[in-house]
Amino acid sequence: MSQKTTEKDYLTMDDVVLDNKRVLVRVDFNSPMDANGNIMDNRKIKSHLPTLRSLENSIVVLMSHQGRPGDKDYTTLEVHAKLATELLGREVTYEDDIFSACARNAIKSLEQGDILLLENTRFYAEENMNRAPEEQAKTQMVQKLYPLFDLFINDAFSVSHRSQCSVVGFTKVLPSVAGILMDREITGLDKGLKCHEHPAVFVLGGTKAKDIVKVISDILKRGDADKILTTGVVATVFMMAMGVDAGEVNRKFIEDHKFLDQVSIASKLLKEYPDKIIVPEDVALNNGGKREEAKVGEIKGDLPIADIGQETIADYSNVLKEARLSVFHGPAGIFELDNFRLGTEELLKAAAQSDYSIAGGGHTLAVIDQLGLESKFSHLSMGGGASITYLSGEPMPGIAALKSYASRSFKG
Ligand SMILES: Nc1ncnc2c1ncn2[C@@H]1O[C@H](COP(=O)(O)OP(=O)(O)O)[C@@H](O)[C@H]1O
Ligand SMILES: O=C(OP(=O)(O)O)[C@H](O)COP(=O)(O)O
Repeated sequence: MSQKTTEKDYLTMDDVVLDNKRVLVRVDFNSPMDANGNIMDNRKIKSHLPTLRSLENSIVVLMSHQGRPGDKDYTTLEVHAKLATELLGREVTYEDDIFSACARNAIKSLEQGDILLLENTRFYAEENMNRAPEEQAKTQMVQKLYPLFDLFINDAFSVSHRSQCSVVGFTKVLPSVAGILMDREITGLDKGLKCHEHPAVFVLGGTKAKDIVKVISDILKRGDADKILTTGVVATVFMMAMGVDAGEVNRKFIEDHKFLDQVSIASKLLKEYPDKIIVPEDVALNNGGKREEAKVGEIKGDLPIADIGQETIADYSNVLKEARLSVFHGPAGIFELDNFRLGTEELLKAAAQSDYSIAGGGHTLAVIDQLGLESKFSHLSMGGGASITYLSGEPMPGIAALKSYASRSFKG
């Protein structure tokens, strides 16, 4: 049923017949939840609407995870089905199981135009193991479900850095294509990565210092970046790597978050790429909620770093003004507090001005939304961890599995 229509090395929804087909779609509805089990941000669900709208003449079953086992937001998808119904304007029914006889009967009874959301895929233990597609294809989840479908669509870019059952397993046993969101993510990120526009400036901050240090190393090894502007907790790690006394409270923060081992890695990177990695000259300290500017090297009073300082904001903005390509990932400070959102706001405004601008990460997208800058960016990625992984050049199992299906089908 596959008919390749583009030069892409994976198939898209344009390459297959969808009408009246029984289609299994992996979406990522994983959303922030409040203590009462309400979805706090509908962005994740909204992001799949183009794909769902294109499937109005198909018989559609959706799979998604929510949270991780043991976490507070590890919960049922019942409310997700209700919200999807509201956002889509068509009923999305919910089945409180994944592949039981009951769930399979519900799938079998669906008619053209119906959409059914199965239960949280991570309620099934084997979903939580990262294994090769061949192994995942043998699981009960895949074996019980795949005979009920004609096609598998992976629209969940943001979880495609995981080799989980519902992400890679079905690609071994069903024709498999990328959904509209998945295709947009790959195309949008590739345009940035492969455009070779220079200067290419990366602004990397937020709290995931370990992941970001690895990304910095990978990006610099590949020679893709002219400047890496460090902000947020990532900047604190690089300051410590330069031998700066960041104060006990900030050192403890890095230790508590298990980032101390990143300091020596950051130190090596600074030696290897002294002109490319830029570390703030000044920071804003949180003095009882008030913003207190301090030069790096003169951090006194043992106050927590909560933003980059004003000189750094000005310097980084100037670098960004010259950039042809900008990639922004992770807030520059604790933007949730009014006094410490200046760095994030100003750098986002500057980054949005470059010829091609990419931003990713849940918190980052929330600030962009608050600032009304959404239309100014060339590409906004729904994936936090996934977009970092993609930008670092690490293989993404979910995408590799689609490519593998495509290459098998072209040969066949
Ligand atoms: N210097 C800092 N100290 C502590 N937290 C910070 C600092 N800078 C940024 N943050 C926090 O980083 C969080 C977001 O980081 P992260 O999850 O990595 O971003 P994203 O969701 O965009 O990937 C925000 O809650 C913000 O308050
Ligand atoms: O929200 C997600 O990732 P993100 O917080 O990195 O953007 C995805 O749903 C992946 O979730 P996971 O990191 O629990 O596998």
